[in-house]
Amino acid sequence: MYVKICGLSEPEHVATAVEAGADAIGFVLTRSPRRITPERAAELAAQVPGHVLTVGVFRGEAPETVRAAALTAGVRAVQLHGTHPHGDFTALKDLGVTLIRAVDAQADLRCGAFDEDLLLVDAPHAGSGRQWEWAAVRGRASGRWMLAGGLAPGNVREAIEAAGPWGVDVSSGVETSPGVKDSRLIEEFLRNARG
Ligand SMILES: O=C(O)c1ccccc1NCC(=O)[C@H](O)[C@H](O)COP(=O)(O)O
Repeated sequence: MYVKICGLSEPEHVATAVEAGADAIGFVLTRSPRRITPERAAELAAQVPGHVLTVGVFRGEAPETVRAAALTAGVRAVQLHGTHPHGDFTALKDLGVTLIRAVDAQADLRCGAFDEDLLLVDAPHAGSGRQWEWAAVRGRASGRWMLAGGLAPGNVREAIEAAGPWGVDVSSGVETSPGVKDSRLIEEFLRNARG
């Protein structure tokens, strides 16, 4: 089970996620209580070993804005939330990073439909911590797709069984308040996600 921990902003929590076996970690570079600057993301990304994917998270920005922030941050993936057209993914192909399309359950759920490398199927409000009907995407989403939206250490197994994803992604569920991560919860989430 591929596991991404999102919305990290402190070196301590980046270290915990890496040591506990996260496959990917996300830095929010768009409007959010978890937003950090691309420069701060670059400092954090520098402590991440090469086998862990560093992801810059965006919502609605133009491709040129995404490109500039991703290059400053030095992330190896960009995650685009919202209704980005296919052309935005095409425009970012030459950046040479992993492209992640993040959508809700109403969208086209075939990974690769917009030439992306990974698909994230999330709640309608990203980063809200709200659960949704995970089982509704079972058999509809295909390829390398991650489930997100209201996941936490206590429900991640149930969510995996309900939706059958290739991977999972979490933010609020490993926090004590919006934007404040908790190392113990990060470790517990990774343990439970892997069963
Ligand atoms: O986390 C945010 O605040 C955020 C804001 C704007 C766009 C995306 C955002 N997060 C993206 C993520 O990958 C979250 O991990 C995902 O939406 C799940 O969030 P949660 O339900 O809080 O676990």
